Amino acid sequence: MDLVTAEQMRQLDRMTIEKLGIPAIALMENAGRAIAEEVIALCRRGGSAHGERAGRSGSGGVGGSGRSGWSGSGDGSEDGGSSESGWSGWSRSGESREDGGASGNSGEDGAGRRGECGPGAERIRGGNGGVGGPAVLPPGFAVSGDRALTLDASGEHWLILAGKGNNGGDGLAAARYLREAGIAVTLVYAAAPESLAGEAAVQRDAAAAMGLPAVVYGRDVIDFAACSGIVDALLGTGSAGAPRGAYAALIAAANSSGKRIVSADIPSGLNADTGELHEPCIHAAVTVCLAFLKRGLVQYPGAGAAGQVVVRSIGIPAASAREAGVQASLLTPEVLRTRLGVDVSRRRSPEGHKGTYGHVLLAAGSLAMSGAGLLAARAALRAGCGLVTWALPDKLLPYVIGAAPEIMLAAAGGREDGTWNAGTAAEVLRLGAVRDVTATGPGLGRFEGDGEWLRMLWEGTQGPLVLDADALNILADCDYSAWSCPGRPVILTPHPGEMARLAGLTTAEVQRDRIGLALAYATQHGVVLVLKGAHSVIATPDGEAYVNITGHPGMGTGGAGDVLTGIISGLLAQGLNAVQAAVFGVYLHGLAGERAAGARTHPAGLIAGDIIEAL
Ligand SMILES: NC(=O)C1=CN([C@@H]2O[C@H](COP(=O)(O)OP(=O)(O)OC[C@H]3O[C@@H](n4cnc5c(N)ncnc54)[C@H](O)[C@@H]3O)[C@@H](O)[C@H]2O)[C@@H](O)CC1
Ligand SMILES: Nc1ncnc2c1ncn2[C@@H]1O[C@H](COP(=O)(O)OP(=O)(O)O)[C@@H](O)[C@H]1O
Ligand SMILES: [K+]
Repeated sequence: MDLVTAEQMRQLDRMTIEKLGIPAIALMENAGRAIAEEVIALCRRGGSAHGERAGRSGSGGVGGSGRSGWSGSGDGSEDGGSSESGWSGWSRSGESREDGGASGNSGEDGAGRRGECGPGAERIRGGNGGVGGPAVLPPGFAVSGDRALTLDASGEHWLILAGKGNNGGDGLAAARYLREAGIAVTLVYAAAPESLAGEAAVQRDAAAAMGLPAVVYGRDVIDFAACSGIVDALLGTGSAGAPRGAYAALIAAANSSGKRIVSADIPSGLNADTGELHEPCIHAAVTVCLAFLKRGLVQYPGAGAAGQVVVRSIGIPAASAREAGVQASLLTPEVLRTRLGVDVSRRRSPEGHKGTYGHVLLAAGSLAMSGAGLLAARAALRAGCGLVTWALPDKLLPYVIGAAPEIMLAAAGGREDGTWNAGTAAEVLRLGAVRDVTATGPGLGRFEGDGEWLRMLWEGTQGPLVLDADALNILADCDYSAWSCPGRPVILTPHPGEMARLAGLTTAEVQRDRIGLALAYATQHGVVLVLKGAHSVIATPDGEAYVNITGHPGMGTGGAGDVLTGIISGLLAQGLNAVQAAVFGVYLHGLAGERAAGARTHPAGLIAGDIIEAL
């Protein structure tokens, strides 16, 4: 599923309108209808103001997955609705869902019971079927009802907060469909209705012609207490800076009303590109994202403010994204399979042997941080590689012998106190020369001459090189753009603190636009970059980015990153290329974290070793 910026979205709109000749008002109608369908689906589910969000945060419930609140669109992407194991939270929105499908041909009535009239037919009450009984229709005759747009006994009253741009137009269109579904609506204009232009003005006039009640901010009293829910159609991708004036006041009032909020496209106040929240910003129960997923909806804190995100198609062809130069994707099993060519089943050859699956050399660990090396080495084996050799300071050897009998140990020299020294580089290079992958960093520590040590590895390693933890801190202190590169891939796996040191920024600056920064760094330095943290971003040297949504807040525990280093190295050893290994490694690491968190009485008890055992 493609991830777009606001500018790319504008370009995609233009391409559809100009090249395909689809009028803008048609796209807006589709948007309005999609929003209305999701409001109705929410009413059917009876979600409370924040109940919809419980699955998203994954912070409270045992085993709650960080992505259980995501739905893919009908035709806005190639990959909704996968039944891949570990992807149970993902469902295709619209067409086939029991709670809001556009065709809605399930034959179920409003209470979820299956009707007797067969697919495509609604039960007709009264008539000649007896008191309260279903009508008897002639054979072969069925009356189709629009399940997606009908709601029994609603008693619902929704406020439609409308800005003066196209986002407001979407909300006004949604209002008409909601009214048709039997839901009472009141339009709340943030600006004088006369100031609306273009398609939004067409929608304003249609709503007025239909007799929908309307109030205007600053002129009329707006009764938030009396409504049962709010459609936020104040600001979309045309928003610039923090919401001002009436927009700010309405956002604040909507948030404090405690009512369910469904946002059109993005929560108003969100930076659609970066995921930054302006003050104030809507906190939605559901965000109905139109056409393409906006980058800001998958990056925190924006991902938290959006609630459940549903991507709905509105008539803009999915294939046009690549034409518009979109280079970021949400990571799904389908993307792994089709875009990256990864065998997600990790099939093993019946005649395979340990030599088939590759050999990792890991240079890691020191006396006080030996566990980091052990975790990474064990994770590499659990990721499926054939052999792991752990190179470590001589003095560490007696303490780790037997800790994991499957791992081979290689004493690489080092200091009397069990730390590394510059002289070990030659031995690490020698060991690495006959292995498939070299990984270093976990528990490495800093030492005199470490910059030169790393330069020797960088320039001398022939196979893929994975750098994490202190190897990244060493790198940050070097001008490595001057180092010669033997043409093999390098994977860097920084957490936001390490990324800040690498990029010469503060951690807050790193978190401000994680996708943008990861892309810029990876392309500028010719590396595969894994920017870790909730919704890790993987960026490639040729300018593609993938955002991972597997994982669990329980993974915020010492050593979880060392496990990731091991997994990526283990996949590289098995022959995956650097991008495949980084992307699939992050994905598997997150899935294992979810599984491990779910297996504990409380996910707070998760420790890094549990992630390895869940691989
Ligand atoms: N063909 C299209 O262009 C389509 C656009 N769509 C919708 O249109 C939206 C984008 O529409 P627009 O480009 O008109 O922009 P918006 O509707 O997001 O906002 C623009 C309006 O808000 C005002 N504004 C911007 N920043 C503000 C701030 N910080 N405080 C107060 N007011 C502010 C501007 O003066 C302008 O009036 C999308 O998010 C989507 O909802 C959909 O209808 C689909 C088709
Ligand atoms: N809230 C979260 N949601 C998903 N994954 C998380 C979350 N917090 C941490 N992680 C993952 O756990 C790992 C932590 O890595 P890191 O900070 O390097 O730990 P360490 O240095 O202790 O090994 C990263 O892969 C990160 O993406
Ligand atoms: K909005």
